[in-house]
Amino acid sequence: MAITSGKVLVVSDYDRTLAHEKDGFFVSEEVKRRIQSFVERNYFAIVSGREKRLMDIFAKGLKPTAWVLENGTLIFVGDEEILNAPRSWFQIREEVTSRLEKMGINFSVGRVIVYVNNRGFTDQELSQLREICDVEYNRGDAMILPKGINKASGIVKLKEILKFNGKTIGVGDGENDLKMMEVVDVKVAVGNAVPMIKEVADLVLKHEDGEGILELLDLIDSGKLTKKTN
Ligand SMILES: O=C(O)COP(=O)(O)O
Repeated sequence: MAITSGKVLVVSDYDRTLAHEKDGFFVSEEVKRRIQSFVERNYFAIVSGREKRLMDIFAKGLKPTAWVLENGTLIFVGDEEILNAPRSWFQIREEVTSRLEKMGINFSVGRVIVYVNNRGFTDQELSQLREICDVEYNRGDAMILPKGINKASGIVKLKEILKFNGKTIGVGDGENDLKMMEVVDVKVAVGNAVPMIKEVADLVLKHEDGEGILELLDLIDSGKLTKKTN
């Protein structure tokens, strides 16, 4: 199936997909320009575990169609900010942070989710946490989320907000992009993606990080993006 007709929605991960670690996770000016020209004819959303305050620094000036941040829990479209989590989460989060404190685990709190960086959990810690929340990994860092909320539910919510029924193309590199791949029509892995993402992908890009995004947008614009149809 060639993706040729109608507007498409690209949902792209940020770290190690749009932006490279070697650039300190800043998006290149070339990638910014390419996305800005793409959104004149299509939709492009950045779907990341990161917080908006950090995106405002690392992707300064970039104006995608939407941001789906904190791993799907907060959506920004224009000036509108939409919480994609139940209000009851904030009370549950108090219990999450108190359990983390008792476990002696360092954490930081975003607007909605809780981050635990560079530290694995024991099976016992994980099962205690999973009684009340979801835990997702991204290359050794963990994100603590309201149950059932992740990049997939963020994308489903975004499509409702945009009233978008066309083809969705997902591109990513890491473990927390796996759920996102369940709700897109075409799954794309950047060249530097972890094996689990490459395994489910319809297309593995030749290039890594931002260069991979340039490659993908060129394929879409030239009508050459094809999906495995076995
Ligand atoms: O660093 C993070 O919080 C994760 O970011 P990512 O989802 O864009 O890979």
